[in-house]
Amino acid sequence: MKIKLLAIGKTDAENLQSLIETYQGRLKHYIGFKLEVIPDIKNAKNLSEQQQKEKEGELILKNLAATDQLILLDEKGKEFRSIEFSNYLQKKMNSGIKQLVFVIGGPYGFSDAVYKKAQGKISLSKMTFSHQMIRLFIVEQVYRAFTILKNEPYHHE
Ligand SMILES: C[S@@+](CC[C@H](N)C(=O)[O-])C[C@H]1O[C@@H](n2cnc3c(N)ncnc32)[C@H](O)[C@@H]1O
Repeated sequence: MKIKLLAIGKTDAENLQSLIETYQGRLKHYIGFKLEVIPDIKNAKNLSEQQQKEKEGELILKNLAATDQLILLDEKGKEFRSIEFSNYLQKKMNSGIKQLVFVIGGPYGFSDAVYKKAQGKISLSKMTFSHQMIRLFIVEQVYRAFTILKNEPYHHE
């Protein structure tokens, strides 16, 4: 199984970007992982929140292959402890999925079409974070999950 992290809009936060790259580099030892960034919507200022969500949603759905499993990162999703998340990833790998796609929404979240298409929703906390921070948090949690699965001394309960 491969994992793709799909995000909207490039990050201008260099510190975050550098940390994201650190974990991406570490993840290479465990799984095929890529971060794909959908460019910001042009003229977003002239669009309503709803229109922007819909446009972003179209781009997200266009980016998916028929066999991808789509999981949204969403404050209202299911919360896991890190060990539970590592078991969740192991089950996904066992089930023969070709690619698991985690998606991070734009400033207003996801359109209804994206919610309809998704096979699951995961929350990293009940609090709302910026889409840029969530990139770092999910990459670190995926890395943590693999160190748990390999019994490596990174995670401590
Ligand atoms: C600024 S938030 C959007 C918040 C918006 N209120 C919503 O309804 O989704 C941008 C994106 O970051 C991600 N995000 C923010 N906080 C999160 C959390 N606690 N757990 C998982 N994803 C989160 C989600 O993908 C969200 O669409």
